[in-house]
Amino acid sequence: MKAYELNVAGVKRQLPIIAINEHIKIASFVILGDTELVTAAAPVLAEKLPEVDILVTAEAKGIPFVYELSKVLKMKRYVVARKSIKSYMRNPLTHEVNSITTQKVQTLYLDKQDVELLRGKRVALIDDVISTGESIQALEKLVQKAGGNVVAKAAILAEGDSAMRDDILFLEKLPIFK
Ligand SMILES: O=P(O)(O)OC[C@H]1O[C@H](OP(=O)(O)OP(=O)(O)O)[C@H](O)[C@@H]1O
Ligand SMILES: Nc1ncnc2[nH]cnc12
Repeated sequence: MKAYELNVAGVKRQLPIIAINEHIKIASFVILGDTELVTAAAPVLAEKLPEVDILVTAEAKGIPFVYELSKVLKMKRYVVARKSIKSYMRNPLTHEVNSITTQKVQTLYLDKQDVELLRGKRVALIDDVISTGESIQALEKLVQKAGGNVVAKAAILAEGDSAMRDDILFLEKLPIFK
């Protein structure tokens, strides 16, 4: 299997190159379980962030990174938007999302308790990778519905054309393959 060598925050990884449709291949970047990479990347991205009150991510792959980043920033809480509704959620806010790796439209859900944590706050949206930008945009809409003020959008990697955006913070670029 072909691989792409990623160097980020002093950590090297061989990412398998995977076809996601007839035209596009991506270098699969999965930080779930990768304590070394998450621990190395969090303090470097923390340095780039402006002053914020709270961090928000969407499940799933953003979760370990936002956890580590919140520890580096000495924040007691962070917020996770879920991709399915759970019986323990009360009056969730919703917004639809469609990422590069997802075959169908999904919905993001924010529990009412989390909505209250975001109202009137300076929010940084955090993800492992930004590609089409659909996921981070959906998260922004959801946070705005909750009354939060998005002051930063950040990820470990910017994939494809997103690396040319000047409204996101990231550590390294990730190419898309034909
Ligand atoms: O900019 P985009 O094109 O939206 O792609 C980026 C999103 O895709 C991945 O999540 P994915 O949808 O694969 O879900 P997962 O984290 O639940 O695996 C990644 O974690 C980002 O959230
Ligand atoms: N390169 C990548 N690997 C895993 N998930 C992704 N989501 C968007 N780009 C991705």
